[in-house]
Amino acid sequence: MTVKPHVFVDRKLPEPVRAYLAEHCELDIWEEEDTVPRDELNRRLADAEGYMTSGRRIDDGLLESAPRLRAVSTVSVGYNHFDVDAMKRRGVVGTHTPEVLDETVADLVFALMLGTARRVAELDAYVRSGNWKRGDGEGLFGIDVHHATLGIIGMGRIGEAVARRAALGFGMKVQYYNRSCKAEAEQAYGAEYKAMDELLATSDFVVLMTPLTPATKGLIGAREFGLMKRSAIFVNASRGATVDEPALVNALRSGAIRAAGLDVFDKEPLPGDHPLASLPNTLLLPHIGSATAKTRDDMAMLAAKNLVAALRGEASPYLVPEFKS
Ligand SMILES: NC(=O)C1=CN([C@@H]2O[C@H](COP(=O)(O)OP(=O)(O)OC[C@H]3O[C@@H](n4cnc5c(N)ncnc54)[C@H](O)[C@@H]3O)[C@@H](O)[C@H]2O)C=CC1
Ligand SMILES: O=C(O)C(=O)CO
Repeated sequence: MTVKPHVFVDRKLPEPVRAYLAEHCELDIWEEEDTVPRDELNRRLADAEGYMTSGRRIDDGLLESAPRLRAVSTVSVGYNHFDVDAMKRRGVVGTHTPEVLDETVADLVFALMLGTARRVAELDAYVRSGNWKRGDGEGLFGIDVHHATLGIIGMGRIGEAVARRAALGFGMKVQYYNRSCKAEAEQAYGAEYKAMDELLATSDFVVLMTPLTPATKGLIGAREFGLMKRSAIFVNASRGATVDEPALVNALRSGAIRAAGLDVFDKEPLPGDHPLASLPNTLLLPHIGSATAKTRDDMAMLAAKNLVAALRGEASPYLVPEFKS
């Protein structure tokens, strides 16, 4: 009889995912709503060979308390919480969940674009407050999304799903900046590659969709906001740290850009007294890009399968790129 690997999961699972893992592993799940405290995590990882998490930082400190660990599966496509070098030094591999969430996150990016352009949250508050007493004067006007120019920084899987909606659904002109040219997106959506400064200066909407890496940390700051049109709307659904947040606050306050739609922040949860929360020209969401019930279930199942495959040493397309030989 083969011994099942011991696996720890740090949040509740949909039943089919729990059943799948229970069939293949000795399963230990943190069932509380609150994040598992660090000392409890250390205790639970002491014997674990596999760990499934949604964003816990995996670094030397954590790995120290998990001497038997062989694989970490994150229920996310972003894996900036992995210290890849530390994991490699200890022979721990990492997996993630690309693809299953692309369309859902692209929908949310569009919600941020439409919501900021047409001031949806602000005007909802206006109606609820009972202040809607006169006609729809120009004080309530927004700007058009359809046929505007969209600049996508980070034309990867999600960026392309945004580009498809923009070009085919909204008749937008799509331009992009990326590490490499995307010939297929150029053909399919008429997307044009631009140098970043040119993209910033000529886009009505700038959408940031890169991973967080040393190269993208603070990618958009005061200089970049200064290059954008004063009428531009900035949308970030990548990671908060890709943007210099104080510079974003200044740009929104000074009118250097029109508005921002944000799903991600440097510090999450965003404190209620953060300057971004006091501005009328921001639309703020609690990092819910992939958060539909179906997509989150699909991500959890994929992460579970990734973990089992990694513990078996199987080659998997869902190993994060740095662990592929
Ligand atoms: N808000 C949310 O809930 C979600 C956020 N995300 C974030 O979105 C990111 C992107 O996801 P995918 O599209 O699946 O990744 P991807 O790897 O398919 O695409 C990222 C693109 O960014 C480009 N890129 C990387 N570094 C760059 C740089 N320095 N300059 C210009 N381009 C650069 C790459 O060439 C690639 O085309 C994730 O890493 C994650 O951080 C992903 C899912 C949900
Ligand atoms: O997948 C990710 O990277 C997220 O941010 C949440 O889905």
